[in-house]
Amino acid sequence: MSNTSSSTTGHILLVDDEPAYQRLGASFLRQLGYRVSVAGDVDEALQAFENDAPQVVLLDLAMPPSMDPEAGLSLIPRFASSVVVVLSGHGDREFALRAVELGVWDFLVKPIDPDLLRMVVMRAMHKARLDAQLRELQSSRADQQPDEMGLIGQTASMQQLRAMVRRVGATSVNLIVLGPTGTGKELVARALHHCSARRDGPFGIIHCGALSAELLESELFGHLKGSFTGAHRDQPGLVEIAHGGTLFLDEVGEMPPLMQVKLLRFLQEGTFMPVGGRQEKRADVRVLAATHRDLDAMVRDGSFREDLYYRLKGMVLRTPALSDRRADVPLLAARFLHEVAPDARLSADAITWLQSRDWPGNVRQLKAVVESAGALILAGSHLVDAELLRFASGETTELTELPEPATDDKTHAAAQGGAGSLDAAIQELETRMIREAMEQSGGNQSEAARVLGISRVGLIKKLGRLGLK
Ligand SMILES: Nc1ncnc2c1ncn2[C@@H]1O[C@H](COP(=O)(O)OP(=O)(O)OP(=O)(O)O)[C@@H](O)[C@H]1O
Repeated sequence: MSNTSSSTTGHILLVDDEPAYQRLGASFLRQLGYRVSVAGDVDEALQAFENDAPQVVLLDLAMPPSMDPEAGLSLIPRFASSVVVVLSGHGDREFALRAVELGVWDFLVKPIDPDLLRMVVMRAMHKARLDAQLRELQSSRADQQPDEMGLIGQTASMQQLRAMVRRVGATSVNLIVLGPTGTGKELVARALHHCSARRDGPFGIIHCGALSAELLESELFGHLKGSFTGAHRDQPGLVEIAHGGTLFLDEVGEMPPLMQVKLLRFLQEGTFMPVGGRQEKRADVRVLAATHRDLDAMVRDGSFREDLYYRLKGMVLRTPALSDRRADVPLLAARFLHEVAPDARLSADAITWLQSRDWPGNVRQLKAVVESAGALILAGSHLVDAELLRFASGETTELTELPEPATDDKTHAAAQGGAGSLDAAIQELETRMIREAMEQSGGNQSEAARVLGISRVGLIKKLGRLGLK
């Protein structure tokens, strides 16, 4: 099981099943001043990673019970927010190459030379710190950039989604948004409305899963006075209210079969009959729908009408699970925190912790945790750290350390001091990170650019702009 000792130089997770190696390796690393957690199998490794948010992971790929290196390989993407160094034996070339493809940073071949271990770990820690600074820099900048669509995210999947929203938003096709719960399907529907020629018209929304068939019909198509007990006056439905605009049917997969027929008719003819009415009415509405359910499977098992599915599905947009776009987590978290606590920021260990989670409730869950942590910041403090997040998420029920006020932090000072000082702080952080990367790479610009995650041309431009040539 994981056990730790304290230090300030960084946290290492050592994943290896050999007890002797665990003992020796951990004690050697602790002597160097690192905090060390030890895990002997996949479950322990995942648990320790979640608990301790290590900056560096030393990972032996062969692990019990199967001792199959595939098990170790499968862990690598889960450790994406840390710097991973693989401990391999001779003859593991194929696995080593696959590990590189999955994003590991370096290798050590067993038996491991202690001097080499010391050097590799030192460099890995350095890289982890640079990565953390870069993430902080990105998230602090993102705080300042409002997005007209409200869809936060810079990963390829989000950029594609935004491009699709712009493109299909302008058309009048009906559309289904598919994706797991909390991934922003409603937000996408609003963005589609915002990008359309109907943007000045109304945006109506109805949650199909929350209402009985009768109520849903009355909500959608309206009712006439006296049509049922309690119908004291004529009431227009959402299709009428949304005339000239967009109607969003959330959780359309939950729509009862009877209502599916009526909705299909409206989509085909543009006409509908209010409950208790005798005269058909007409409304011009663009219909968008969303569901987290597998509509294809529902069509196959007969619980969702095929003809309605194809009517709704002029096009399909998919919102990705947050675990498939972990790189966006710092940006999202920074923005959510900014909304509740404009002066606060996330510490590096907070960002690592946030990125190591799976977020089954996706962005909604991330938002709730960050907002709770933001609300828990003590007066006089401006820092949200991993411990506060653990507490806010319910993972721990006690706060052993209260968040420290961020006294010497320039980014934080900038957050308090307005746009001018923010630029100065960003410039200082950029200068520091670039200097460190150049030092680390021995002056090699391509290598430094790679470490910083920017292009070589971009680095050269920055060197010129910051007077670092
Ligand atoms: N890309 C994003 N950028 C900013 N906020 C987001 C993003 N995705 C989701 N959110 C936020 O997460 C919360 C849930 O989003 P939303 O209701 O749109 O998800 P959903 O997929 O429709 O969920 P459900 O399937 O449960 O109806 C909202 O507060 C929304 O603002």
